[in-house]
Amino acid sequence: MENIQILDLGGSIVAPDQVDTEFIKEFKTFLVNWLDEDESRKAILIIGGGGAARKYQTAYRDIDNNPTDEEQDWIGIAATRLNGQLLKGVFKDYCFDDVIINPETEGSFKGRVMVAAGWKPGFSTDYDSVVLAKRFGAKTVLSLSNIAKIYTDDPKTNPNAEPVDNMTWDEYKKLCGNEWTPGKNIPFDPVATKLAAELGLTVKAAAGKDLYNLKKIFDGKDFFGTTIS
Ligand SMILES: Nc1ncnc2c1ncn2[C@@H]1O[C@H](COP(=O)(O)OP(=O)(O)OP(=O)(O)O)[C@@H](O)[C@H]1O
Ligand SMILES: O=c1ccn([C@@H]2O[C@H](COP(=O)(O)O)[C@@H](O)[C@H]2O)c(=O)[nH]1
Repeated sequence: MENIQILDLGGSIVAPDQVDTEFIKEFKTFLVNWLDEDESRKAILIIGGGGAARKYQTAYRDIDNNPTDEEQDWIGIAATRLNGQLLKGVFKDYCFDDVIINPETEGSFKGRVMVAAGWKPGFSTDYDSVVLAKRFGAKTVLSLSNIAKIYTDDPKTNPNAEPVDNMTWDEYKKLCGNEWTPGKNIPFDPVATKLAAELGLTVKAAAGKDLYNLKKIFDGKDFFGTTIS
């Protein structure tokens, strides 16, 4: 099997409000170094919508008296595609496919990096990551966001939430529920969770900006974060 890392990159780390150019530069250096160490290595970057998705979805809800989930999702998808186009440009020497919109069919992986963005309404880019993992035979998805671990509840709203190092899919399902809501802030979305559990994938969730820790994950070492399996 090819040596492919599936990186589910939260928009919250790449473009939380403004584009985080310093982080993207550091991340590029990190990933290029890893790729250059071994010609068999490849990476798939699936990028979320970040601040733009949330802002534009909120604006739509403020303007429209009868906002639909589907329209909100399409607005979020547009933000992911803008972020995806940026990353494709950043990795242009390694990425020769267009930004992947349909994770089931698009892209022949001509280069060493593939960049994917939002596909269609009903889920987040977490789901697109799981579809790409299935398609390319990867067993693990790295879910990188603005939070270092998954907690027993949202730590931003519940001060008593406790971090968890390891959990089963059944345990995680109790946390995330079944319902999809556009723009939902959650470590891994419920639709992606269902498919990942069915496929028996492992998700390693960690802070996206901690590249020292990310290297440990790439090297299969102990890391700071949460494993769902
Ligand atoms: N049980 C939980 N454990 C950890 N974080 C949680 C939990 N429940 C909700 N959250 C929230 O999920 C957020 C991370 O998900 P979010 O969707 O914002 O990030 P992302 O995937 O990096 O970005 P984006 O969705 O913009 O691409 C955290 O900042 C936290 O507030
Ligand atoms: O395949 C997809 C991907 C995304 N969306 C919508 O976009 C936003 C932003 O994506 P994140 O992965 O959460 O950053 C998401 O909340 C959905 O509303 C989608 O509908 N389909």
